[in-house]
Amino acid sequence: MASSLAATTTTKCLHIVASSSSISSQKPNNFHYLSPNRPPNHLSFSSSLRLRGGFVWSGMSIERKKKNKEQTTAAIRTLVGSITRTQGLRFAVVVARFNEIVTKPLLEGALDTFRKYSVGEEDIDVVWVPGSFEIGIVAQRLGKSLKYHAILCIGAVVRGDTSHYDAVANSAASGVLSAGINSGVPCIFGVLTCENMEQAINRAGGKSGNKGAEAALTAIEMASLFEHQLK
Ligand SMILES: Nc1c(NC[C@H](O)[C@H](O)[C@H](O)CO)[nH]c(=O)[nH]c1=O
Ligand SMILES: CC(=O)[C@@H](O)COP(=O)(O)O
Repeated sequence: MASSLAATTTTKCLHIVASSSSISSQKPNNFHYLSPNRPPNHLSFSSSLRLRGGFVWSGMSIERKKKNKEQTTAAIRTLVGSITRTQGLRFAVVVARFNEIVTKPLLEGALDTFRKYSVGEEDIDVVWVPGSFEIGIVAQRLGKSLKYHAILCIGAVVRGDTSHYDAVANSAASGVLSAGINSGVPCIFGVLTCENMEQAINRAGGKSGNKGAEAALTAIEMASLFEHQLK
């Protein structure tokens, strides 16, 4: 018996020893297969063994593989949110006023995207907060209200001269993550964290696009996934 194979001594087990040709190659050698009608007496194996003659050892019994080689397998289901099924989906947008020169165009980009994908104006609420640090708690409150299918969070954290940037950026990210997990409503992280103002402006409708618009699309897909696929 190959010592490398973990084996436990129990009263109801089958001692399977099969030659290397009788089991799939990844198992150790020098096993010799006993007929299934010779009840086990002292060893068991934690993993299943494919045996000669179409038998499969599955831990406590040997099943004869079906003669039909085409094993039927259930079709794999794929669930994905739709960005074209927005009828009736409601959104809240939490936007930080700090660095408004950046967050306002981010918000406009998001609202443009909602319009482009036929989200009704009556299905969007915009909530302003002082800074990105305050986004999380407001997102969680909105999520728990169960009035919205997704909460889009928008802010712009730009590094200054001190380490305050790290505190605000990290708190904003963990706040939005916690809000989603605690409320069960998708909370989308559309908060820029930039080394300087140029980087931020480039991502609020400049040469790097509009991250608010991108985050709005994520909000639509997640709202649809939860509403249409995961209910
Ligand atoms: N420096 C930035 C801030 N700072 C303000 C905080 O977000 C928060 O409002 C304050 O600490 C009071 O709790 N906020 C940003 O959104 N972006 C920044 O760059
Ligand atoms: C992200 C911030 O809090 C930062 O803008 C504040 O600037 P400073 O670090 O120079 O006080």
